[in-house]
Amino acid sequence: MSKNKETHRGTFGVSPNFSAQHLLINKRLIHDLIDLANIMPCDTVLDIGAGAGAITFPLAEKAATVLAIENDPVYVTKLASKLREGTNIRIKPVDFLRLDLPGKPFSVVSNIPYSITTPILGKLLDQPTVPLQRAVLVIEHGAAKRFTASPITDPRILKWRMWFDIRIVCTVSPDHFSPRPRVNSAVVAISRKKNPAVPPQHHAKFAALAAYGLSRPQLPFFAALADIFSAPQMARLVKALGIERTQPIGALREQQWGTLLLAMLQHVEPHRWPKMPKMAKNVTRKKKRR
Ligand SMILES: C[S@@+](CC[C@H](N)C(=O)[O-])C[C@H]1O[C@@H](n2cnc3c(N)ncnc32)[C@H](O)[C@@H]1O
Repeated sequence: MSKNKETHRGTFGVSPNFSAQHLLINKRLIHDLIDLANIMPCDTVLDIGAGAGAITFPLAEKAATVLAIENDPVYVTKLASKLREGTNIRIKPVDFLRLDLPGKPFSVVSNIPYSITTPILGKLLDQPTVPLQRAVLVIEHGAAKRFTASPITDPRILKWRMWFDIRIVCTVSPDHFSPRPRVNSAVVAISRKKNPAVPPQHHAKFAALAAYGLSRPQLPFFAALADIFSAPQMARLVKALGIERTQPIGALREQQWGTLLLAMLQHVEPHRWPKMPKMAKNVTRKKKRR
């Protein structure tokens, strides 16, 4: 295999275990992933890190078009050699993080490269205006737990979960891959919320509020937001949210965060709205945790 993972290892500082190409070898599991994604004959589906096509080819039997994204030239050649005339598979021989995502609704079914899990999720979920509908992903189990934990104290993950439901479907043993990874994996299902608490066009304002509010998740609610809401506004908010004013702000649920943002947009003068802090901007862009 080519050494393209060296780049990720260098840039992201991940352990070699996460840069290996662990191919799925359990056909039953692959079919379960595709079933879970509920692919329709009109769907465009992305396979991020297509490898030799273990997911790509069965996926192509269900979808209108499959974009097989793979940046290892060896696998690209392998994939291309398997394509038949009239295929609905389009090979994209690029780094997924540099790919222009489709402008029309699409889904994803993938066993992704673990070394860039957070950047991949970020590309798919940071902007709710990206027309992702559903994703079924195999990812490292620890990352899956982090993305689905409650309460949510990471502002970026909170933002993802304002517009998308993320759940762990099952744990996947290392036995289902070749070579075996040293960690457990998980199947994660992501679906766009039908009725998000905040309209997608407010996502930047929400990101700023979440970064501000969660800069110290243990802070009591009233103290964390004292610079935004006046005392009477705070009293009304606490009532509307059904919480104690001393509750840590990090314990709020997605729906409550939605109420909070809408109250701010409606009742607080814009000059008191939090701006995206420079640090948080950098963290959002540069944090390369799995
Ligand atoms: C875990 S393997 C999965 C392969 C295949 N989907 C399977 O399940 O057998 C991840 C694949 O992602 C590819 N990959 C790694 N980084 C990538 C990137 N930035 N963009 C596109 N593909 C990448 C690797 O070359 C590898 O083939």
